[in-house]
Amino acid sequence: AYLDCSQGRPQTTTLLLLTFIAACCPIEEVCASIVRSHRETSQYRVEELQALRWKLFSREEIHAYQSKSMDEMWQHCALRLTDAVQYVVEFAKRIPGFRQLCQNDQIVLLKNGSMEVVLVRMTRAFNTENSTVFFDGKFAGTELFKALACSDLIAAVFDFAHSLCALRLTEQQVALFSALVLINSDRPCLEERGRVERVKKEVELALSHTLHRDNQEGLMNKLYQKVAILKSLCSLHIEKLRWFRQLYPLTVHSLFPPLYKELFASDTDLPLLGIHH
Ligand SMILES: O=S(=O)(c1ccc(F)cc1)C1(c2ccc(OCc3ccccc3)cc2)CCCC1
Repeated sequence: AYLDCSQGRPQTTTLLLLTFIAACCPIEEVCASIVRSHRETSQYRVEELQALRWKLFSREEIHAYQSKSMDEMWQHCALRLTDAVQYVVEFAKRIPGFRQLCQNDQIVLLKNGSMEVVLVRMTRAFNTENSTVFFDGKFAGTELFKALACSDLIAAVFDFAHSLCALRLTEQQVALFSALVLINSDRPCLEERGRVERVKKEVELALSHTLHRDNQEGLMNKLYQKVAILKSLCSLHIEKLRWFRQLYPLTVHSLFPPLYKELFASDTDLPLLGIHH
């Protein structure tokens, strides 16, 4: 009788259907598995980063980084970024529903979202009191990155870190926000947008469920505003990379990590992402 809509009682049917769907994969389950995946793939634990937050580079060490050639420092950061991206790939593969997406879409989501998740995760390694970020084992200020000759990108990365830290997200909120950033059904060239949309809805529900439980529903739209800033940051990164590549084509071609090149520097396929079934 419940399923019979002829009596015009859609609200009961909808409620029943929603309950049925929830019963398949209770939202707490989705939350728990994303938070667990985040913890297992976060490269550094928050406790470790907290313990190191006042371990700063000496003037001599900063000078050594500043004296590196531009291509050497770019290569160094590209290496660090590629390390971080590999953990994000592992995180993605453990998000419920991600592995069930077609391979093309998994690659599209990682190509467009991995840098964004790296930047979200970076805020865990950021000390807002002295504007330093965890880099090569200690905490560094913007001046350390001078040799990159892209102070606008660095400043934008630091500003973003400050603005996301200001939201004082819990680890669970960082985990769920990272999953939401990754599972973005608006990415270009998705083949099965509808399926990505369904996975995204699950993640959105998990995040809003957690924010409701934390009594912080207001955070949701603030987080969506951060998504817009992430998008512009990543475009700036790609723009700077194109500029750098014109100056040092050989460095990018033969000295940058292959995964970095495939994710950020070309439209080739991504066999290295290791998401083959
Ligand atoms: O520690 S980092 O090397 C770092 C670099 C610049 C910065 F301002 C703050 C941190 C790292 C990172 C690497 C490359 C990034 O953008 C792309 C980029 C920027 C500049 C040069 C090359 C690539 C952003 C972040 C943070 C997370 C993983 C590594």
